[in-house]
Amino acid sequence: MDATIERSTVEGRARAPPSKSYTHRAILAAGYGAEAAVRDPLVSADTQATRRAVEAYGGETNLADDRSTLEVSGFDGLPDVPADVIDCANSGTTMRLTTATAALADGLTVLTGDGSLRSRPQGPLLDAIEQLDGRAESTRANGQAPLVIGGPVSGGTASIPGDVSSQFVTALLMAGAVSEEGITVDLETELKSAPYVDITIEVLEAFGVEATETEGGYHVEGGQTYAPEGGEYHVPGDFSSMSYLLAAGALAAPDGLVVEGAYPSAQGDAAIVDVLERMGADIDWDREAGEITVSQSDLTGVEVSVADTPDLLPTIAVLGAAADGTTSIVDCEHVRYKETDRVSVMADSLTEMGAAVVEERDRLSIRGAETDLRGATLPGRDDHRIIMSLAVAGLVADGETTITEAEDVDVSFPGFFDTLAELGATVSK
Ligand SMILES: O=C(O)C1=C[C@@H](OP(=O)(O)O)[C@@H](O)[C@H](O)C1
Ligand SMILES: C=C(OP(=O)(O)O)C(=O)O
Repeated sequence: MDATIERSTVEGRARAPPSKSYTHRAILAAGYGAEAAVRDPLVSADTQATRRAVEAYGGETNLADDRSTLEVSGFDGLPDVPADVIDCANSGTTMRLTTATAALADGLTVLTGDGSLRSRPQGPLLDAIEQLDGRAESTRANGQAPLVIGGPVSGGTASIPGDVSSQFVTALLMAGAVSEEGITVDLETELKSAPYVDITIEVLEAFGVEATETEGGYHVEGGQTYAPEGGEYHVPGDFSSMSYLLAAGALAAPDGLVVEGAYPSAQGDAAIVDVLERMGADIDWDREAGEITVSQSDLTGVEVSVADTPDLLPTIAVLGAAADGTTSIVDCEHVRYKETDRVSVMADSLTEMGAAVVEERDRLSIRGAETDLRGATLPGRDDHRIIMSLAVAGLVADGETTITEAEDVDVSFPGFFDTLAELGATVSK
């Protein structure tokens, strides 16, 4: 599917979808337990992959007709050996989190995914499982999927680098809670994407499981039981998804735009509000009402670290391309290990639209176009965040912006183009 966006304005109210990160964790936490209802789950390609994995390990899941609740009967701490290969599709979270589940099973599990996922790093997690006396192999011996994992591990201490993916820590903590001895994670380097581990600890707590930060990393006791209070867990709204709507408002909503469902949580990506404020946007977050109001503003370039918030890079790059002066996005090397190398893809795409971009390993500098950005035909590269951020750039570009392979927004924000159109943007697909 191609999506074409014309220069247009937006206005009104929109609700971002439920959080992808919280939904993955809630489905898997319910899987580790006996029985739980996940309320307001994100139903998207990535979270469906986690649902499939829970089923492969012996759980059962049932999505209500109105999609408001996912009922999960879990495998209760003891995953089955899957009857087939687990296809994690495009979802790094699914692959990392359920690789650690595989290490608890008494037998072998094979995990694979699409071409993008099979090119992403898994090596540090495989090493960690080996340190815990499990079997963990990359079939091509290159630290990438397909993976073959064998257990059962009973727990222990594993040491991993912190600058590749925080999902390795999340994976070990979630599995460690139902292991015999518990798991201690020692970090060899400073943790990137740290707020995602805070999200994990928050979800675990809601399921009655305790995991703690230590001086050198994290620790979770074994023998714990996943059971949310009242048997149910509510997923909050997704700030990474909100970032596209807020950016659209700051660039193209002369009469303002309200984003609903924006309640405070552990999500680091709520930092988009602060970034927009620093760039000079007229933005206000009513935390009690869960509403963020933003209007079109003249933006100025700023320096932003995305050490904690890698998924905001495409959004901030687009804002920088439409702002006066230079926006420098720093601490971004780990953003190269996503569905695509997003540092490089955003550099290429925004250059194509007329911005002046300098790409370095750990920094992306964007000088806003002297004149307006120009529309272009850009490959979506099967990367949901690239597609959504470029669609927002299209709102303020001269002429038409066409994004190819745009159906991949299904990974995290299935209704994205409909939402843009409902807000008044001229979108055709
Ligand atoms: O745990 C999670 O839910 C996520 C962690 C982050 O990845 P890394 O920890 O690999 O940076 C983030 O980019 C991803 O979209 C979701
Ligand atoms: C990188 C992402 O997710 P994952 O790691 O789960 O593929 C993302 O959603 O931007």
